[in-house]
Amino acid sequence: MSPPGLPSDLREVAAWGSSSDDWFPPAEIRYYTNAFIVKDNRILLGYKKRGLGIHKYNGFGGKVEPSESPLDAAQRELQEEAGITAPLAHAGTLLFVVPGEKWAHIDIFRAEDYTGAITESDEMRPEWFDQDNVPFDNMWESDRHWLPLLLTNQRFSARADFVKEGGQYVPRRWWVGISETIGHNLSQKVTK
Ligand SMILES: CNc1ncnc2c1ncn2[C@@H]1O[C@H](COP(=O)(O)OP(=O)(O)OP(=O)(O)O)[C@@H](O)[C@H]1O
Repeated sequence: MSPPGLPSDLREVAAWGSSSDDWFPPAEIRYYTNAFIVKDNRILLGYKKRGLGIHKYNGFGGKVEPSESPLDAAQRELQEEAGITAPLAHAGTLLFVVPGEKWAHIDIFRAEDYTGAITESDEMRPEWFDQDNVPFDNMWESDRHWLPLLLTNQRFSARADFVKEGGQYVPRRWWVGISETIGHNLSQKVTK
């Protein structure tokens, strides 16, 4: 069964964490984006130089600003952090939950092409990886459970609960499901 916060009509494809360990309780939601370019059997990642997820590889993204849609924000962040534009399509959603923090609702996008010259920014150093050599050991621990779905173009919805210990995020529980019906409301503006 889908965990709280995810659509109920999902089929489980990966789950981890104690079943006696309840999902962390609800909190206010903050919206983020994350965008990946998948081209010629390679994936474009960025090495994060500052902020949340520093020193990890990830897609390009950040907070959705007031009056932006998630797609607007994803396009803006891809341009700001990697210097490119791309025909982004919604790939899935990740709820990142940490007790004592707002829930991060991350809309995840993919594109198979881009325009512009890939450029390093203050925040990210872009780097291509072969699809069968993704640096999962240097990414968020839950990425390895949903990124393969992004690579094979299956829409997913996931939840990952972490705790913050000594300044580090430590995974506690995650769940990943797939659905045909995810993400149909992306042009809606975020109002706060
Ligand atoms: C398990 N947890 C997670 N798994 C995978 N990806 C995660 C994540 N938790 C956050 N992310 C991504 O990390 C970036 C943070 O963005 P972040 O630097 O805070 O935003 P933004 O660029 O707006 O920051 P500034 O305020 O300008 O510094 C953003 O892409 C967001 O999608």
